[in-house]
Amino acid sequence: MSTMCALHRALFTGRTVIRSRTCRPMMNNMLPQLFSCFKTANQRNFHSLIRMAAPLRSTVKSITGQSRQLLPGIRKSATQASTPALPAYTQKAIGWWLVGCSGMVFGAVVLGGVTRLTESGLSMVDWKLFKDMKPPRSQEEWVAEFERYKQFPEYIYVNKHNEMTLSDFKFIFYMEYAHRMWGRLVGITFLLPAAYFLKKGWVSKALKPRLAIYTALIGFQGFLGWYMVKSGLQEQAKSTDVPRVSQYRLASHLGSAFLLYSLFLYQALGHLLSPNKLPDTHLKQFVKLRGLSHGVMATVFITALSGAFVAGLDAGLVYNTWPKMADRWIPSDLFSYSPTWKNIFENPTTVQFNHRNLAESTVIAICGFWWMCRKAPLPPRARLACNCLLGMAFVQATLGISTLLMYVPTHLAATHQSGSLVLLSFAIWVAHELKRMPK
Ligand code: HEM
Repeated sequence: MSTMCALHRALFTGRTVIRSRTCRPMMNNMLPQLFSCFKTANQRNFHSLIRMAAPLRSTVKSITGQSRQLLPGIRKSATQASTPALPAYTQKAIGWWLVGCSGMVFGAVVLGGVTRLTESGLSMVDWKLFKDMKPPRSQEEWVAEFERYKQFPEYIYVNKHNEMTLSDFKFIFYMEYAHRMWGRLVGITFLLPAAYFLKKGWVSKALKPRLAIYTALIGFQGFLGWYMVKSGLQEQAKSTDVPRVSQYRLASHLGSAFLLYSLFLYQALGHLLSPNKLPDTHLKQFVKLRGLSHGVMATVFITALSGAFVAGLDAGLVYNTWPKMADRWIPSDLFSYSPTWKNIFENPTTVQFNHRNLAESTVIAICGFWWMCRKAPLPPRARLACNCLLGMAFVQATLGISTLLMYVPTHLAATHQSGSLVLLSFAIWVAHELKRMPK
């Protein structure tokens, strides 16, 4: 038995050990005392060691209160215990900051959706990190900006015929401007506190490389946004086509935002939620549920990506009936494009068909998962997360069907888009609650 292990046993008798983040710093502070305790007890007499460590144990209990959780099994290694301790409040601060970052990404997704739905996304015809930050201010500047917009396909093929006025242009410009500025704000909300926390030494060793990944993802997100807009500013294959951004790029932009959101949220929950107290007796069942919760998370993510293709191709307008597509379960033009694989990403009928079927399968999978969870002795918080997931799956499907039946009105489509993030959040929460299950 390693020295650390013996010390742990001394402090927390039997098979129970305190593993929460709150306790670790205190454990480390008390190590010198524990070592002397250990020496006095002369290693062989383990029971007297336990006796001597008892006062320390009650100190830990009184400091941490009842909030920390007890987990079965001693899993903490000597190396883990010897890493420098971070006070609990620093981890809470980091947790809330990450919640804030995920909230900002959520806001960016909603704003991006509304920008697309109001057909405002192609109003700013270039991209400069700093110059973009000031909108036109004088009448001359607005006129010049409008003249520049008039050179691009969206005006030439659509808005010219709609007799767009300068004030119409100002509306779509401000929508896109707000989305771009929000994107910059996400960067600032992440980077400034990150620099502060790093300087203060509050960031754990494990979190440091993740912060680097988040930074890269935020930058990549901005790049993808511009790359997507660029595709809508080019001439379309046929001059009669309505100018729109590439559905591939839209799906990448949305997918990368969803990924960033998920990473922030998962990490935040890790910092804020204390581990669950779980029964030791249903080990296999919990491991299985944990695996399934990841499956549910992935299914929701893939369904959302398929939704981005529907949005990118305006495929929500091709068949506006449910459950059948027109009067058929399988529409006749499902594979009308050649080669066949193109239908999956480019044929609006197939894209809508896939999204419907993926969404319905996701709802069924969530129902099955919920049923399995119902039979397991889950702690109350994990059960609440499961119930929320199930409820939201039905809300989201209802929103999707209503969006379809009502020919994609902006408010419903935007709510459906936000709903997908809420559903994903519940899936992440469930997976997080099950994370603490013993393997
Ligand atoms: C698990 C359930 C579902 C999820 C996670 C989901 C997710 C999404 C996402 C992320 C979008 C893209 C929104 C955008 O970028 O603006 C979308 C679009 C869409 N979804 Fe769903 N969806 C689900 C269920 C459904 C169902 C059941 C239907 C209808 C049968 C449906 C119909 C649509 C339509 C018509 C659009 C296009 C809206 C637009 O053009 O903005 N969805 N969905």
